[in-house]
Amino acid sequence: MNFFDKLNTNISQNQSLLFVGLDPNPEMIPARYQSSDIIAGLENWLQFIIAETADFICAYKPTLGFYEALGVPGLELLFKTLASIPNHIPIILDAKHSDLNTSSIFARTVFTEWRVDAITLSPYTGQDHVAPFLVYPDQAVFILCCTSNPGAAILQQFPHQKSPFYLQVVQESKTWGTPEQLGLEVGTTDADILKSIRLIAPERIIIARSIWAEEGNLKKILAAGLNGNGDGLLIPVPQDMLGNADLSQQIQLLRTEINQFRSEIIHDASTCEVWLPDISVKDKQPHQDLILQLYDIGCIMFGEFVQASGATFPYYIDLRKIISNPQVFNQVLSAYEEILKNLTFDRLAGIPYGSLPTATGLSLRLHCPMIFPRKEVKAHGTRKVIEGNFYPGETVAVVDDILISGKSVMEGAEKLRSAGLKINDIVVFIDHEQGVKDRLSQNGYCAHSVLTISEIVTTLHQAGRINDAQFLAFQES
Ligand SMILES: O=c1ccn([C@@H]2O[C@H](COP(=O)(O)O)[C@@H](O)[C@H]2O)c(=O)[nH]1
Repeated sequence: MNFFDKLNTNISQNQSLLFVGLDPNPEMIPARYQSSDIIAGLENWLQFIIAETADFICAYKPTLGFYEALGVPGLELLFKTLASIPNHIPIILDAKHSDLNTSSIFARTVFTEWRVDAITLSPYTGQDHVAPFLVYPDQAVFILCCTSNPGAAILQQFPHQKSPFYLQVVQESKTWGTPEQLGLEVGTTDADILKSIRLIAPERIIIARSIWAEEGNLKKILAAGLNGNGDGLLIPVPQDMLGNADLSQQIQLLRTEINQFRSEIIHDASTCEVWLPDISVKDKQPHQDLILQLYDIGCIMFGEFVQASGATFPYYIDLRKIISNPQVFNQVLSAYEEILKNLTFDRLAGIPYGSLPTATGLSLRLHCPMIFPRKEVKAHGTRKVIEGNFYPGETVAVVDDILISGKSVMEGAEKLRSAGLKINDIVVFIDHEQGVKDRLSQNGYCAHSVLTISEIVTTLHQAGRINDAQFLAFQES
């Protein structure tokens, strides 16, 4: 299970957004665990914390620096601590790693040997530093955006409070990884700072830090940092609570307080809208809006992706994810509908597997029966090549997700033709624009697309979702 799913499973199973720092800090060790063997005392304390909290929190966050500071016995303590965390609870290693030279080897060590689920990173060395951590699809990173350290304000607020550097970090790091793989770490007592970050990163998980430095602040912090679904924000258990003998009772009280506020937020949310794209509503452009939303939910990724043909592209489109975002899915269906309403056909066909949900949605919307050609024919049962009922001679409009070479859609369409169906039109969401529409036309198909890949990349670049290097890589491809 990947980090994101593991975290969400724990949030809902334990009904908790709380996480616990597992830090062997000799200065904070409760008197009852102090002993002449400092490591043994710290270990007993950490074991107590895990036993008391595992059912009431969503993640653990050991801070690497505390273990390193204890030398070799400290690292041994780290491994014992990691081993005693129940497998289903995600571990976020708080490393604030920032060294480009060691990023690949460190990523391999922490993710494959130590088997932590996520790590905190400093953004200063940029995307090159973060990329080696993102090649592990089941693990995640949290980018440090701002801290509450007073001395850091001069850097974080630069050049001025209206457009501070920490917001630049948020904007930039959003282009590095999907919301499932890249979250943000925000240390602040100032709800306005958290609010400004949530505004431009509505889809990201935020680890809140330092929120307890000011008393009576919890509601303001929750109001500023929770997303419209009442989650997306991980709250630290206060450090001084971890020394208390009745830790589990205290955590449960805190959890209840947080959950009460969360349910108010969920109750107040009158629509299923998850977030609004950050472009002007005055000049609303549905396609551009949709592109930004697709990017923000991780359907459009940048990096090096090998295609079925063996070619490497600087992007990958995964439209299969839209089914988990009804609001976006609905808009995608509307965009297909705009094209289909001008075409003539008796049935719709989806190309498996990616386009089956879309074709089903369109079939229900347009009140038009649906069929689909099987990808592989079963050796048992009816051994049908085409699922659903149809009459030879009928006209079928084919629906698919993305045209790269056109191979998969043509294979599907040929199966339909072999069964005596007429295929004139193929409607896809994205055209990769390498002359494939012409190739389809030579085979007697008229291809229509909602978006072209260059339209997508240009929109993302203009909206600051991808940087110049990513834009250039696409243009040179
Ligand atoms: O970014 C991508 C690229 C490919 N796919 C999958 O491949 C087919 C289209 O490839 P053809 O070469 O045109 O057969 C598409 O239907 C997807 O299944 C993708 O999802 N994203």
